[in-house]
Amino acid sequence: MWNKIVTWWNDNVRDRPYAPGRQIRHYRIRKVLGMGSYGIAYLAIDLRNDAQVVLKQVKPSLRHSPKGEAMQAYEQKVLSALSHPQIPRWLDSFTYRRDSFLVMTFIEGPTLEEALFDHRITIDEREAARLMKKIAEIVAHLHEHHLIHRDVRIPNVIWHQDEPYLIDFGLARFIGDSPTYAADSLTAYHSEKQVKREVAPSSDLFALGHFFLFLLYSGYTPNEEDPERSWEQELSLTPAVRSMIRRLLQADAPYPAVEDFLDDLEQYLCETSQAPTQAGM
Ligand SMILES: Nc1ncnc2c1ncn2[C@@H]1O[C@H](COP(=O)(O)OP(=O)(O)OP(=O)(O)O)[C@@H](O)[C@H]1O
Repeated sequence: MWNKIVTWWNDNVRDRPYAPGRQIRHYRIRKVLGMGSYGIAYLAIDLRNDAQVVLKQVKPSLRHSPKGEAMQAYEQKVLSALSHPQIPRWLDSFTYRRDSFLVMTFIEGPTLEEALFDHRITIDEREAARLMKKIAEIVAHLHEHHLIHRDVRIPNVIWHQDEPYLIDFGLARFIGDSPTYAADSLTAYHSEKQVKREVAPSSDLFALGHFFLFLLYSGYTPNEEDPERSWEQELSLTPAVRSMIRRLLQADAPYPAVEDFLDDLEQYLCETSQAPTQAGM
């Protein structure tokens, strides 16, 4: 019972977001974008230049806990180490009335999850490979900086003017750094999650395999009467794409690095270059 009361109190009172219109320093809140694992994300306007920015506030219930400011500080370390046009830029960090805030650039557009499930776009195999190449190039940039994202998923990619933008670096970690909190040690995860959470290129490659499948399933219509089958049975894929996904998912010899996956994508795109298609996003 006590736990239920604490959860209710945190959700309804302590972690209630700031209301739209509220000014925090020189930022005016426009709306809540979402509640993440450690924080509350807002779309805000920087009143000095009218730019749209994202403000991330540590949830008050997590103040001074290992999942609060420490995670935010790590996200700042990650974002400020990166400079890439398809990754949010760290702009500012400050404390306002005991609340810690991180400010980053706002990227406009639907996430790939919204594009696929709400806007119901369908993507054919070649288009999926073209998108995967753009996304894998961003991941390759991270790996060059010894950074593993660990959360490459369709809700964390925003699509804007035919380019993907990778967001949500809350779980990203530099190779060799220790966990920011104890529950994030690998042994805390069940086996598939361990593959995804390992601080090694293999975890992002594994996530890219699932990502590829999500794109390919956009064109799949299930037959209600058929029993569920494996992705290899349900999707009609060329041998080249099937082989890439099997390697990403570690069913066959795993790719040593993202560059090796990019080489295969490039070769596939070259060989199928006769019939370019558009995703219509
Ligand atoms: N730089 C950004 N530009 C545009 N939207 C963003 C940006 N950063 C986050 N968002 C949006 O804000 C929402 C909340 O993001 P946030 O990163 O706080 O947490 P989350 O993805 O919901 O969860 P978690 O941190 O637990 O993975 C998401 O819907 C995301 O799409």
